[in-house]
Amino acid sequence: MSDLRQQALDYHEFPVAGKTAVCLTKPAETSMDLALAYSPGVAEPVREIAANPDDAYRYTAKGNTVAVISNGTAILGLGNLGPLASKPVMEGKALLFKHFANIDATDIEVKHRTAEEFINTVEAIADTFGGINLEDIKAPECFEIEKALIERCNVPVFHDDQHGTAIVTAAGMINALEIQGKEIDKAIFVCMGAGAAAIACMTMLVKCGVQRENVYMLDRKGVIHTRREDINEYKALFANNTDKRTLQEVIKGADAFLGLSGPDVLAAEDVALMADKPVIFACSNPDPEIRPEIAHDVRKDLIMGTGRSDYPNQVNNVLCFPFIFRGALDVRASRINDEMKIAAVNAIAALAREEVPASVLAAYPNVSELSFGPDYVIPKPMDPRLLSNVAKAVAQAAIDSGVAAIETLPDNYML
Ligand SMILES: NC(=O)C1=CN([C@@H]2O[C@H](COP(=O)(O)OP(=O)(O)OC[C@H]3O[C@@H](n4cnc5c(N)ncnc54)[C@H](OP(=O)(O)O)[C@@H]3O)[C@@H](O)[C@H]2O)C=CC1
Ligand SMILES: CC(=O)C(=O)O
Ligand SMILES: [Mg+2]
Repeated sequence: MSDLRQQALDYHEFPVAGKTAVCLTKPAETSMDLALAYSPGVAEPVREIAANPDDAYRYTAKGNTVAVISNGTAILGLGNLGPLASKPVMEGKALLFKHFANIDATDIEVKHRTAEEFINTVEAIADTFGGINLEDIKAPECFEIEKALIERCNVPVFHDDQHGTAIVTAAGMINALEIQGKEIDKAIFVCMGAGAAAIACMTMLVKCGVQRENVYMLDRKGVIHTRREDINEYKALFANNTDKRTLQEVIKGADAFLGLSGPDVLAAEDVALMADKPVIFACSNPDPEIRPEIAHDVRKDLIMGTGRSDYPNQVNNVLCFPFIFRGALDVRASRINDEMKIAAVNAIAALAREEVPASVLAAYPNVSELSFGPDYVIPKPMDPRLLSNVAKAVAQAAIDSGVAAIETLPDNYML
């Protein structure tokens, strides 16, 4: 562990500090290059954009950029450590945007007092970018912030911890339940956590067929039930009319456990109480709600996923955000709507059922085989087909649902 700690610190420090830099897409070698790039030539696109703001997509990088914006109030599962401490994660998201979807992402960490101040700050800079990816903003403020920004901004605004996580979780859960022989509308769910990711994941799973009365959601005070008076309006959506109050009471006979809370909150004894052939997605980062080796020790019939790269079944929003933004940017979608989100769920779930190319296996030297089954319910982040399949499905859904400014798929989607 300490070895990984030092390796991670060295990775971030050397050979240059941080993980991203700006690169140029036009020559800047000669005086003529400078006359075009800067004064006097730059005045020409300025005039065009002033006359027609849409020309920003033609003459600037706007259309291929995303701002990754955080206030550091829910950094992974590490908590509220402030905006500056969130910078490595936001740079990390920018790295993933670039590597997986060739999107130029800029990390922005915002210090603010009120939610309104944060909203105003983001609204004021939103037109600079092709899209806004909100990241690691805690509940319940994240809901109010995202809603206001969707209303006020002209570009897609997407809170990744809500919707990216929900899309990937739903895709993996649909596949895992099927492998376990469970019907989604009959499965009993325990969701540990009642914040940004948990509320969005369970909302998406309800759209996919889970029955609301079959969901037991817990926060730090235990089961969220209809007689609790200390819950906000978002938790209230999942208040269960039940006499059960503790994790041990609700986990007994549960088919699926979804962890979006914090480390080590699920014990081996709890796992032993679950129904036959259970599914556990312990998605808290970096440390899951239970370690896979502990869970597998008590249940041989288990399908297990985590948010991490170093175990099978990585249930992590990296499988979604680069590709949903690629699709949205390519057809210049004004928003990321439910149709686009459902298209992403289906594309990710379907990809896990396809044969895995050798190039993907080669990226995982410790894995000898990958085929649809308990250890492979969801595609690997390194799978290049995520880009083509998910972005295309999302772009098509944007066109079909009437939110795309460009109504034909780009040529490269037709290959
Ligand atoms: N794998 C993935 O792709 C993703 C994983 N996550 C993980 O999900 C977790 C939550 O993130 P997010 O929703 O953004 O954060 P929020 O701050 O919005 O929500 C955190 C929630 O977890 C609950 N919680 C925290 N600790 C415990 C505990 N010990 N027992 C019970 N409940 C607890 C909180 O309870 P209360 O309401 O009582 O404070 C709150 O409801 C993080 O660990 C994060 O890493 C998030 C996004 C993506
Ligand atoms: C993966 C991620 O976004 C998180 O853990 O917050
Ligand atoms: Mg996050």
